Amino acid sequence: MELGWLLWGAGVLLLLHVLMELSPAVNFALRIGFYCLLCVVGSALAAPVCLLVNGGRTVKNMRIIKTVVKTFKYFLGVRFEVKGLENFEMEGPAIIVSNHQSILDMMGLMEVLPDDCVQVGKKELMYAGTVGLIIYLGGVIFINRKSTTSAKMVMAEVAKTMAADNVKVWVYPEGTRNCTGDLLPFKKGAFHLAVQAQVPVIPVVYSSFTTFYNPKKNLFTSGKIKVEVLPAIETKGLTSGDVSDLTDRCFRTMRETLFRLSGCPSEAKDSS
Ligand SMILES: CCCCC/C=C\C/C=C\CCCCCCCC(=O)SCCNC(=O)CCNC(=O)[C@H](O)C(C)(C)COP(=O)(O)OP(=O)(O)OC[C@H]1O[C@@H](n2cnc3c(N)ncnc32)[C@H](O)[C@@H]1OP(=O)(O)O
Ligand SMILES: CCCCCCCC/C=C\CCCCCCCC(=O)OC[C@@H](O)COP(=O)(O)O
Repeated sequence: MELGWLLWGAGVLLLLHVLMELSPAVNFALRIGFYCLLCVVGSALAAPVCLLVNGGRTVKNMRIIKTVVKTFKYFLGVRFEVKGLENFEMEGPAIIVSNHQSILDMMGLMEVLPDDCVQVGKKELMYAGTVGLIIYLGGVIFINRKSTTSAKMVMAEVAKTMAADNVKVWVYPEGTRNCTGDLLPFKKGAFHLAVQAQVPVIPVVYSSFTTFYNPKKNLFTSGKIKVEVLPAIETKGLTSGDVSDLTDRCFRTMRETLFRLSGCPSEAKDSS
């Protein structure tokens, strides 16, 4: 009986392997499905640990979440090469901004996440089952992207409290996922927040995933992601009138870094 089950299991695995080899769509679906499964199961395991160790919703849970998510890269064959981590070695609050390519970014986020750092996320993530629960427990700041007024109010509240709470806030200024190898124009929320709280902005750039991950082409293989934490940009003395310039400056610096890390020919910059 047990041998029968073993043979069935081996047969199913062999079939999946053959299908993955033959069909890029099956390969993509299985690999991304496996990542989602890791997220769901990892969250289900981490949530009780967070509750037992830290008692509820707190940024301290991010350490536990980080420990779990940092193992995912070994299952998926994703490698990271990180530079500039010393730029996080500053005391006190800051706004961290980074490019956002995919749900796979959670691995890159946790690879470098400093202590006491929460992310700004769309409120819909709260309802993503166990993943939503773990995101809630990690203290993520939820915003309604469809209502600028409501998102601005949430961010104004964060600006008032982040210094006292001594937290860093991680924002994806593109406001959505974008896996084109370039950046979308930046939304201004992160930069208003930095100016209102008078805290530095630290840009973090991840190289383009397009050589190993591209949902449009059903491409998902193993691959290397280069990450660079850039020097902080001070905002002391800046006012709301400076937000557009600050946004542009970060955008230009991050775009240049993205192309450099991705080994993009210079024509790519000019043609977009
Ligand atoms: C253990 C296993 C675990 C398994 C799971 C693994 C890990 C999970 C655990 C934890 C990690 C969680 C990570 C969650 C990541 C979530 C990622 C996302 O959800 S990205 C999407 C959500 N984020 C954002 O949208 C942030 C970026 N957006 C903005 O900042 C926007 O500006 C906005 C505040 C949302 C407003 O949107 P809008 O489209 O209206 O933007 P504009 O920039 O065009 O602004 C319009 C207008 O308003 C002015 N403005 C904007 N913000 C402010 C402000 N705060 N104060 C004052 N004024 C503001 C802006 O200047 C514009 O005016 P003007 O044109 O005159 O300049
Ligand atoms: C009972 C409900 C069950 C729902 C189950 C959902 C299961 C989801 C399982 C795995 C998903 C892993 C997601 C990891 C977290 C990803 C965070 C993220 O990257 O969100 C995307 C968001 O930044 C921008 O969204 P859009 O690009 O604008 O869209």
